Amino acid sequence: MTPLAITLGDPAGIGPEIALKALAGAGTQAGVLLGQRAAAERALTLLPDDWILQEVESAAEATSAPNALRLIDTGPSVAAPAPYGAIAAEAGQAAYAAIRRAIALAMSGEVSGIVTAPIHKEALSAAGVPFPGHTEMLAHHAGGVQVAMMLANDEIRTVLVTIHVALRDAVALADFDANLRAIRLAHEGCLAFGIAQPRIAVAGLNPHAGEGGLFGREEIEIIAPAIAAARDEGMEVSGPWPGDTVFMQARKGQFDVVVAQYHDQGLIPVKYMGLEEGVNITLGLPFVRTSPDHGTAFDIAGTGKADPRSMSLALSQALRMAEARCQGA
Ligand SMILES: NC(=O)c1ccc[n+]([C@@H]2O[C@H](COP(=O)([O-])OP(=O)(O)OC[C@H]3O[C@@H](n4cnc5c(N)ncnc54)[C@H](O)[C@@H]3O)[C@@H](O)[C@H]2O)c1
Ligand SMILES: N[C@H](C(=O)O)[C@H](O)COP(=O)(O)O
Repeated sequence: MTPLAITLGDPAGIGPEIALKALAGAGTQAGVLLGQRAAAERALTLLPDDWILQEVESAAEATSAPNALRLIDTGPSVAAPAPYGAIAAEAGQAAYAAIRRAIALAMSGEVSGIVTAPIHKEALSAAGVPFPGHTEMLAHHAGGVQVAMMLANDEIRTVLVTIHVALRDAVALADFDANLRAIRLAHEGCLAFGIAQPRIAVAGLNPHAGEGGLFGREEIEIIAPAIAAARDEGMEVSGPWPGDTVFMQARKGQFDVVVAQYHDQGLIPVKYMGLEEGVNITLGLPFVRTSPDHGTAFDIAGTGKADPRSMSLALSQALRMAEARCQGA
């Protein structure tokens, strides 16, 4: 079995802890950890059972013992990792180094996909990394492909038209092309989940989807034409639906996926239903990538209280998607 690459995320957050916990829970063959050795060693002390780290040079190297978690040390080499709970450029640098290595391994087929523990965007920025989050850096390093962020739990899925931008910029960026792109990627994403004819709902931007133009014209001038274009391509798309009720309809089973115009419109419904139940999936990449639906949780980092369930779901989702890709290839 080709393992997954599991990046440790920001060493100052809960990423290393949940990465180790999730791999221990899934079985050591499922993946290989990528990150700073000192951060992994510190996280190991938070695990309840008797796990050890086994440093390996490549993902193909076998585990040496049933309780060994494989680690590729992606540096930088330090005497002690960045302190828990604080933004640090060195932590952003370590997080980025692991992700870069994971992308290289995924592109060369040495790993079957990537599962990423959370990074802190301000630490990443302090390290001089020119991307706001994983999604944008993965798209860039995978060759400038068009991607979309999907968050999913057992009851709803959402795909974002715009991601990590200021809300006032999102309004301008949620144009015809961005809407059509998100609809297409939502359609492909659902097909990959085994939904034969995905029912896609597109949320409006304005209150009550613009109320016939009374509260804004984006629905009439931008979103409806993008929906019409997607329908012409054969997709089953409806909307624009009011953003405040469309997720309720999706949860009742009326839609397979909701295309949301901006970050919080799409992510609040998923996260509100429980951080431990959601998974973040990047659509459009040439390899599988999943992540938990929560962040670095600096407030509890180092306490051993981090809940690994979303990370574990991300891991099992990635295993399923990698297997499906393998069978489809
Ligand atoms: N996948 C990712 O890389 C990812 C995802 C979301 C946010 N982030 C980043 O994380 C940083 C912090 O974000 P935030 O504070 O808005 O959200 P957060 O998700 O880190 O924390 C929100 C609240 O949820 C709690 N929480 C989160 N995950 C938990 C877990 N596994 N177990 C127990 N409690 C948990 C935290 O303690 C906190 O109270 C930001 O830089 C953000 O951009 C990264
Ligand atoms: N927007 C995501 C969320 O709130 O869950 C998160 O910031 C992670 O994004 P990346 O996967 O692009 O790092």
